[in-house]
Amino acid sequence: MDTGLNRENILIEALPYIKRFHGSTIVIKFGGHIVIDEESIKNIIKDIILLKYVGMKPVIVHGGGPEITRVMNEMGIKPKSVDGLRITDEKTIEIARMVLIGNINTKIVSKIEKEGVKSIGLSGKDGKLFTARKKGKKKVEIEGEEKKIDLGYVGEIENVDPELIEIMTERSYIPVISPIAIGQTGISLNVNADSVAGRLAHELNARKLIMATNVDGVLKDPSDKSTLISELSIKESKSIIRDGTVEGGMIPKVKACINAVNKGVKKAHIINGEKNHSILLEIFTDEGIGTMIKKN
Ligand SMILES: Nc1ncnc2c1ncn2[C@@H]1O[C@H](COP(=O)(O)OP(=O)(O)O)[C@@H](O)[C@H]1O
Ligand SMILES: CC(=O)N[C@@H](CCC(=O)OP(=O)(O)O)C(=O)O
Repeated sequence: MDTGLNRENILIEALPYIKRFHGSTIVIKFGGHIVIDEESIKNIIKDIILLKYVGMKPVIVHGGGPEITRVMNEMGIKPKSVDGLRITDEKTIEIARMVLIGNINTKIVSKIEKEGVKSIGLSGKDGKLFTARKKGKKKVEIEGEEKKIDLGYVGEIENVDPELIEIMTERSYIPVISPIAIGQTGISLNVNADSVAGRLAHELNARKLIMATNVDGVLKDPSDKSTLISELSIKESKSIIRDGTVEGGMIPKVKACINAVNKGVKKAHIINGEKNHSILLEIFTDEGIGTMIKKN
């Protein structure tokens, strides 16, 4: 148990970070496993509200991959993905919209509001927050043969207009953003939530990007928890994608961190959002947790 002195030390250790980050925008991405776990989401929202009260401007981007997959299975549609990106046909984009905007987003917003803080739910389609173009075909190797696969209604962010978010954070709202973008003809496009978080962090000149997921960070060996890599440069991050150390959903996450840091976000972190108060530990303690990605 903490003695009184330990508690004092914790507060004193937090002070320089509170000063440093006062007024800063912090983009936090909730992974799809976190958003369906009541306990994790409750804890993480408490942390974010504390950030707000000490003067930071948190912006939330959420995923929802596992829930989209569950609904697809229920409807008899076989989920498929390439390098962490879901192949999205006409029915799937409807499911993605329903799950992400209709369900997950509204739930997060109402949980924040319940804590007495103003929040607003947005997607790329609101105020043209972010537009996207259809992603080109992806090269994949199937049984030794290279094939090109059309991902369907999957978008790649083209343009971001951060004004709406800036107005909202100035007025003390916590914006909660779904990764559905608007395409050229007004169609909806499914964008990976990590890419949305990375791009918004850059466009909002965020001080930090935090990816809250269901593992402790990037692992050298994904089956062994003790192999956490606590720090990565951009060069090292690129090399662990190339050599296959990271797979599946971790690929867009590391890529989004690389892009954000390349564009001026000082630090990006991949942390375990299932652990109690992981965001506070990351921001307010000297050691931090998870994997930190920075320029050099
Ligand atoms: N090297 C790695 N280190 C950690 N996790 C990895 C690695 N390679 C692949 N993964 C997988 O990536 C997953 C996280 O991505 P994803 O499931 O998309 O999370 P989220 O829903 O939070 O975005 C982990 O649960 C793990 O299975
Ligand atoms: C194109 C694409 O893959 N879109 C994602 C959007 C949700 C997401 O990114 O959720 P996670 O954070 O749980 O991964 C999907 O359909 O699953």
